[in-house]
Amino acid sequence: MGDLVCSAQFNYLIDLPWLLQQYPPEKRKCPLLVVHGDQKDANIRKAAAPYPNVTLFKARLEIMFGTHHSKMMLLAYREGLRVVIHTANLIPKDWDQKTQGVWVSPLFPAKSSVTPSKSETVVNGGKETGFKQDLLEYLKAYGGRGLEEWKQRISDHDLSAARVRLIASVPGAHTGGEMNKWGHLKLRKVLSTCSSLPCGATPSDWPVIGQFSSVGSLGPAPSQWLTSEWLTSLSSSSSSSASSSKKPRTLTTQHKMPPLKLIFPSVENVRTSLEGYMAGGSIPYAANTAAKQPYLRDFLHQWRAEETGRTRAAPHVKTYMRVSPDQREAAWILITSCNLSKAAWGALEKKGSQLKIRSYEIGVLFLPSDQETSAGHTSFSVATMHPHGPGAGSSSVPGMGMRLVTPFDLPLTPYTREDQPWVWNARHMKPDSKGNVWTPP
Ligand SMILES: O=C(O)c1cnc2c(S(=O)(=O)O)cccc2c1O
Repeated sequence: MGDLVCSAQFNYLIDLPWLLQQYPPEKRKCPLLVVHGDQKDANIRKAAAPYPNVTLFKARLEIMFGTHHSKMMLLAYREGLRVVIHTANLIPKDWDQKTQGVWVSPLFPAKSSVTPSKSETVVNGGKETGFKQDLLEYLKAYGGRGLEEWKQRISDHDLSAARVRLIASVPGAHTGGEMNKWGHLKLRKVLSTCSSLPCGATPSDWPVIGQFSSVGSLGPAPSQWLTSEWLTSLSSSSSSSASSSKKPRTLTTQHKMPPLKLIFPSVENVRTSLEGYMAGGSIPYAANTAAKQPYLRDFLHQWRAEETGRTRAAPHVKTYMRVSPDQREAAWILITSCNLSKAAWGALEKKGSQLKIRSYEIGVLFLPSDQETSAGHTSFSVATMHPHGPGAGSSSVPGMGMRLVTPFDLPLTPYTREDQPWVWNARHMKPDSKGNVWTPP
């Protein structure tokens, strides 16, 4: 992977001694910047005291209920720079028996090592995904001066080999030009300009799938946010916006909504997981929140991953994607820290004039048109459980381009009539895979 010089770790839950142990022994004294959101930072400051090479940066969280959810590594090697965007906390149990998601960038060369005449956009002939400028914009949003060194280091490297788009959230009441830079409006902007469904496809027949490990308060009816503002963004595409080009493009343009399918662990999925009910300690859906939105259950599907042998590895990954009616193709897939909450994705306020985001989040969007192997294609072929048929297990479907293995099985498995969504502050008395019951205080 390279000869590490220094690194930065952005995260939520951080076990510092454990983290340092994960670096090769000869690299444990390299400069390490830890970006966290612990406003009462006495604990992490005490933890960092024995390590002179560790610098802490406390992210500002000025809006109530916001958290620093973003999980990212910036790794500076002698040979270049690597960016890792993922979903795991920096604590042992997140890396032991759970299902997580990670994007590891190519090794980005220092600009001085690329012939100066070539501008970044033409290196590798790939279309610019704006990854570098979006990453710099994200770091700039933290404010203060503690990230200057890393902003400079990123500026000094050529990131044009990044074949993903950055979808991030930063806390704030974003208005005007800032609105489309963050959260679900950034995703809406990217999808409506850069993502198209295969020609002939009917957008309202292509479901949106959301998979996550926690849920916020979404309002008393799905039409308040979930199937209106949020689904409008996730079901955007240049094909759908083209159809509505006749109407003035406003933030609240409502095209006909496609089906929405959500994946969230049932009590039974948690009970039978490798960790048993303990897995539920990282699936913090509160019973009182769930009780306010019983409608959510109608959208829910079980966590199932027989294809990858991970059905019992409880999900902490968060993925969102747009699939064809037969679920054999995907128009895009997003791996992100965002759970299903307004705090993470943002909620429009003041008649749609501002987008209120409470937390820091970061994720990467994969578009077929950005991938070399499927540049000419408008969809990924999805390796699925479908028996027979071209997508089942084969390398890639002829004429479809890059093959996508999703973290969960397609087609999806609905909840049974008895299934209930996991909530972490209610009693669950049927013994779990370890013979334990769950009786929170
Ligand atoms: O990965 C994250 O970003 C994240 C965030 N929050 C968590 C909470 S809680 O803050 O909601 O109480 C409780 C347990 C696990 C959590 C977690 O894994």
